[in-house]
Amino acid sequence: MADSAQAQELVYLVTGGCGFLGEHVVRMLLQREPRLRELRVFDLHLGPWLEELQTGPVQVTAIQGDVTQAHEVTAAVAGAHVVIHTAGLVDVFGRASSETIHEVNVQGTQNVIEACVQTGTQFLVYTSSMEVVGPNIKGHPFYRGNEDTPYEAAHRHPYPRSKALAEQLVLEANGRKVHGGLPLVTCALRPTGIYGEGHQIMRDIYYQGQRLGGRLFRAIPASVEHGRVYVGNVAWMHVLVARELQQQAALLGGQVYFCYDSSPYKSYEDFNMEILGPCGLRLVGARPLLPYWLLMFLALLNALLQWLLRPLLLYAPLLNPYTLAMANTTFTVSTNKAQRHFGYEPLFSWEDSRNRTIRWVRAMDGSAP
Ligand SMILES: NC(=O)c1ccc[n+]([C@@H]2O[C@H](COP(=O)([O-])OP(=O)(O)OC[C@H]3O[C@@H](n4cnc5c(N)ncnc54)[C@H](O)[C@@H]3O)[C@@H](O)[C@H]2O)c1
Ligand SMILES: CC(C)CCC[C@@H](C)[C@H]1CC[C@H]2[C@@H]3[C@H](O)C=C4C[C@@H](O)CC[C@]4(C)[C@H]3CC[C@]12C
Repeated sequence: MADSAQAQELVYLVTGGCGFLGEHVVRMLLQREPRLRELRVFDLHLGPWLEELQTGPVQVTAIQGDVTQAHEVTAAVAGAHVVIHTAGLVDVFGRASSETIHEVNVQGTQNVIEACVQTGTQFLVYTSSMEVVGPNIKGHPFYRGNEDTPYEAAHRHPYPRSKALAEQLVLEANGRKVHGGLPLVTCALRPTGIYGEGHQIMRDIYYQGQRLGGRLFRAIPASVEHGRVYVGNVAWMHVLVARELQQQAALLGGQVYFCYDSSPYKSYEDFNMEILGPCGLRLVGARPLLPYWLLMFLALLNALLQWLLRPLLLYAPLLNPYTLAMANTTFTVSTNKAQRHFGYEPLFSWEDSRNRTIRWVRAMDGSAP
C-alpha cells in the first residue's frame, strides 16, 4: 500500500484496454492501485462499459486510437508514468494478413517504445505470450518448463513471429534514456492460454456445443497438456509488476515472466470441460474420435477453403494446421520467478477462477447466435 504522501499521483496508460485482458487490467488497476490519479484507456474500439467507471475517484480517460499511428500513441503516452501495453492483433485463424499483424504487433510496439522515450515515460510493461517460446514449428513438447528452460523457439506463423519480435524490441529498449535523462525500465509478461470472463473462444466453443445438442467431440489426446491461466491473475500480475518495476528497476528491468496460477494441467479440451461441463456440455470419447491424419487433412482443407473463398468471404474456422499443432503439442509452465522477483501470488484460487468463469458462461445461456 502507498503511504498518504504518495497518494493518487500516478498516471497509467493501458493500450488495448477494452480487450479481453485489457478490461480486466483496467478494472484491477482501479481496485488495486491506490496511487492512481488518472487511468488512460487507449483502444481502437472503446467499450461502452467505460462510462460506468467515470464515477469513481480516479479520472478515467478514454482514448480512441490506433497503435500503428505514432502521433496518436505519443499524444496518449505524454505525461503518463507507466504504460501497460496489451494492445495486439490476436489472430491465429487467418482473419488478418501477416502484414497487418506485423504492423499492429511489431510497429505498434515500436511506436509505444518511441513514445515513452520521447515523452519521458519511464516504465513499460508489455503483454507478450507463451508463443514467443512455443510450441515451435517442430512440435517439440515444453513440459512444465520455466523462463530458463532451453527450447528451440522457431516460428513460421505471423502471430507468434510478431509477438517474439515485439518482445525483443521491448527488452532491448530497457535502459534507453528517456526524455529528461532517466532510463526506460521495461519487462514482458508471457501468458499461456488465458481463460475467464469475456473469453471469446470459450464462448464460441460453448455455442458450438449447444448447437451439437450439448456435446463436444474429443479431438486431442487427453495426455497433451496445454497451459492455461485465469484472466484475473494475469491482470493482477500486470498491476503488481508495474508497481514493482518502479521500486526494483535493477532486478525487474529487461526480464520476462511467464504468467501462472493454480489452474490444473490438462489438455485444451479437458480444461474447457472444467468450465463447460457444469454448464451442461459433455465431451464425447475417452480418445480422439478421428485419427490425427484425418484431423490434419480437415485442417488443411479449411486452409485451402479459406484461400479459395477469400475474394468472396472470410472463412476462418477454429481448426487449421496451426491451431491443431497448438492444441496437439504439450506446452505448460511451472515457475515461481514472478513470486521471487516481485512477490506475485495468484489473487484468485483455481476454485474461484473456475466458478467465476462458469458463472459468466451460464449468464449467456440461451443467447446462442
Ligand atoms: N488471449 C490469450 O490467450 C492471450 C495469451 C497470451 C498473450 N495474449 C496477449 O494479450 C494481449 C491481449 O489479448 P486479448 O486476448 O485480450 O485480445 P483482444 O483482442 O481481446 O484485445 C486486444 C485489444 O487490442 C485492441 N487493438 C487491436 N489493434 C489495435 C490497434 N491497432 N490500436 C489500438 N488498439 C488495438 C483491440 O481493439 C482489443 O481491444 C495481446 O497482446 C495478446 O497477444 C493473449
Ligand atoms: C484442434 C481443435 C479441435 C481445437 C482448436 C483449439 C484452438 C482454437 C486453441 C488451442 C490452443 C489455443 C491457443 C493457446 O491457448 C494460446 C494462445 C496464445 C495467445 O497469445 C493467443 C491465443 C492462443 C493462440 C490460443 C488460440 C486458440 C487455440 C489455438
